[in-house]
Amino acid sequence: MQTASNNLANGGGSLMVAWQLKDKKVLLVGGGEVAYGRVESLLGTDAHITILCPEKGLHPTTKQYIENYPERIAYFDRRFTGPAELHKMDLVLTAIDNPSSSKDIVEHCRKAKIPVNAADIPELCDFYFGAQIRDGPLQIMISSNGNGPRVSSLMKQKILASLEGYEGLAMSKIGLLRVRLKERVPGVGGSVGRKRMKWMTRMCNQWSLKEFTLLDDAMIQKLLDEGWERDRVPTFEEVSGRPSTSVETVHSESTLKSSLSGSNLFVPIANFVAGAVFMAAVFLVRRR
Ligand SMILES: C[C@@]1(CC(=O)O)c2cc3[nH]c(cc4nc(cc5[nH]c(cc(n2)[C@H]1CCC(=O)O)[C@@](C)(CC(=O)O)[C@@H]5CCC(=O)O)C(CC(=O)O)=C4CCC(=O)O)c(CCC(=O)O)c3CC(=O)O
Ligand SMILES: NC(=O)C1=CN([C@@H]2O[C@H](COP(=O)(O)OP(=O)(O)OC[C@H]3O[C@@H](n4cnc5c(N)ncnc54)[C@H](O)[C@@H]3O)[C@@H](O)[C@H]2O)C=CC1
Repeated sequence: MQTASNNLANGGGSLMVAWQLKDKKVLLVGGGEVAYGRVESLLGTDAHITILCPEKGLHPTTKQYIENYPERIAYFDRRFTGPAELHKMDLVLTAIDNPSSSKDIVEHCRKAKIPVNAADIPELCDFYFGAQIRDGPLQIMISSNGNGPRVSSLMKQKILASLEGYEGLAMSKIGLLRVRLKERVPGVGGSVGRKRMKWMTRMCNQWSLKEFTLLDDAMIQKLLDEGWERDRVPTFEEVSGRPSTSVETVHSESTLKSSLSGSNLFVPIANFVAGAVFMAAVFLVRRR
């Protein structure tokens, strides 16, 4: 297997980034099967979404999203009418069953210097979508860089099956700790920045993700007072007052509670179960 470092010079890859869409306007042209996946991807961001599509072509789930999130989605029951539709747009996605219209829209975007994805014309895309896994702040995208989208989808199931379901929660707690640390020791870069990064790196190396899931305000306070201030990393036991072996039990209780209350852990767990069922079905079909 080639590693990222030994195939770098070959080029041919794409830039993998987590595109920030807060306060950005995204135009989606089309409302069918593919577009409905795009709407879901966009709802996971903070983008303002505009959809252009004749009502009879709307996927029923997209219709529901339009009804349920009027503050997030502006919907217009019409086809793309021309370059004026691109006014103030930061990003454009086309998912329509008409390659020549799709090509026209891409050309208008090029003129207006707006990045564009055309679901049916990979050669004209500025970027591709990929198969996605989201669990709170944890975002994983699998891309075959245009070679085999179905394989990306299948790889997603494999990766889902390897996740435990609490990684996203752990990441959001780590995010909270970083925010509190920056509040205590503000400033960008320089020696303060270096010291913060070193301490956070040690924290993440020494605590398990499961331990992080149990981090609360009192523990953060203690970590900063007794860890950061003394340039050391206290253990989970020291900060929480309970043995690390209790993490397993406490965690599974909290997972159950979260999924019952419909928190963001429900989706990865449901995905995990769906993935397992799917893989079992694939396995059975292949055995025939
Ligand atoms: C280049 C790209 C542009 C883009 O869409 O950004 C693109 C292009 C095209 N896809 C086509 C077909 C299929 N696409 C899927 C599925 C997905 N396609 C996705 C992405 C991408 N598709 C980008 C590259 C991503 C990568 O390389 O990894 C996924 C990962 C993400 C998403 O779309 O959100 C999503 C799975 C999501 C999930 O399961 O999580 C399936 C399978 C299925 O539906 O199960 C099929 C049928 C089987 C097959 O062809 O493999 C065709 C028509 C080809 C034809 O006419 O023959 C074109 C156009 C062309 O290639 O000409
Ligand atoms: N990138 C990907 O993942 C995939 C891409 N495709 C390609 O994507 C394209 C769309 O596929 P589907 O969504 O399955 O088609 P679909 O037939 O479900 O939806 C097409 C939609 O486009 C709308 N539409 C057509 N012209 C329009 C215009 N000028 N302005 C606004 N809306 C318009 C229709 O009303 C309809 O809602 C196809 O060309 C297909 O080959 C197909 C499968 C996967």
